[in-house]
Amino acid sequence: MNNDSTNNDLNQNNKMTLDDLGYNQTIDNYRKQENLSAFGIGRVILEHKESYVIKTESGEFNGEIIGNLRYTAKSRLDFPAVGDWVAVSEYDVDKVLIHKVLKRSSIIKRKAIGKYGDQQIIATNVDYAFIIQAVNRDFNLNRIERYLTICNDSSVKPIIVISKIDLISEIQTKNILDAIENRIKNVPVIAISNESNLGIDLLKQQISKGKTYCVLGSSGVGKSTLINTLIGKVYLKTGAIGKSTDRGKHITSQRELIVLEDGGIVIDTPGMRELGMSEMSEGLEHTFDDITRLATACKYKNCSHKHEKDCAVLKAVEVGEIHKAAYENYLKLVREKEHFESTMLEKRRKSKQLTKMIRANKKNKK
Ligand SMILES: Nc1nc2c(ncn2[C@@H]2O[C@H](COP(=O)(O)OP(=O)(O)OP(=O)(O)O)[C@@H](O)[C@H]2O)c(=O)[nH]1
Ligand SMILES: [Zn+2]
Repeated sequence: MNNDSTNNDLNQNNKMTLDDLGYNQTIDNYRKQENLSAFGIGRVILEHKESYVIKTESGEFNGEIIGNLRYTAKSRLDFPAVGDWVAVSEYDVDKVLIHKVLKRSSIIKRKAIGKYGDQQIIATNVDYAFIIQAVNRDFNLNRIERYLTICNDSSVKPIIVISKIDLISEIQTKNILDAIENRIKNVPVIAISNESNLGIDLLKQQISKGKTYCVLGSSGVGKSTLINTLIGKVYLKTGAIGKSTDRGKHITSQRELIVLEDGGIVIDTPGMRELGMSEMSEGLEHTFDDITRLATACKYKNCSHKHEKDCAVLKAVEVGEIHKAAYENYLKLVREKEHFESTMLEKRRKSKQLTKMIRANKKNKK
């Protein structure tokens, strides 16, 4: 949607303080440490194919990264992402140059799709993630553990949200909540419906001013609808950015980072079909902390927990102390992580070889 009333609302919302955007002491310290006080500062609220929308105290701007930032970037991870704080200078009425991405307090990432050994950022500087699954079709405990691993790897605090409970009976909802509780400990779970508003107040209570919340989940689980429910009006709509060809003026109604009236900051993400593991040792250790704890009692330090004698994990699975399904999911995620790490190493090795070859070539020519 891109009608006039939406745009007016947006423009009225343009003026904000840095605190409204989630600025805090940690960011301020990073800014000083990196000697960036002379620059302006803003937060990336939208990213689309290397074009950015930056929100600063004076409004919203199209952001363009300076050449130096582009050339010194070692990988995709060094480019700005939604949630980032960036050092900027004003360049035009509605344009800023991005000089530097400030150190991130957290990075939610996954394995890049279709690229070997690459990672992709979902959002940065996130405090909490709502992991959303709908009760119909989408509900899957293994996938919840996958999302948890991704959150735990970046010390983003997860909150599991079961959506569309208007589609099932109360008893069915209870069964789902029981199944989660039975397998996943120490993570808050909220059941909601955007349709009947069930659970929405409970969810709102989890949101505090100045904190950043990322909404994660497969396509169609109701992420954008939930954000609209939280805002209380239709705000988010799908549709490409940059509809207008007038480059200076294409700030559109689609945005990914939204500041709620009550002060929470929400980041919407596109629905994710693939959620591949990258380097995520910490995330796995944390998500499967039962296994991690038991593993210290295995006979071998490098126990794979698959066939070893005196494996404490295997024993726990046998006696039902650890869920077989959780154990199997754990092994699968570890396999994925290891595969990612080996492709990453391979990629680095190849690029080193290439550099050597080029150098040798230059020498020969001389
Ligand atoms: N019955 C029911 N339908 C809902 C609920 N919330 C959302 N929907 C519907 O589910 C569909 C998908 O909702 P979206 O909010 O677009 O889902 P999304 O997760 O943002 O999807 P992507 O943008 O593709 O990632 C829409 O047709 C919504 O109307 C709910 O609580 N109950
Ligand atoms: Zn073991």
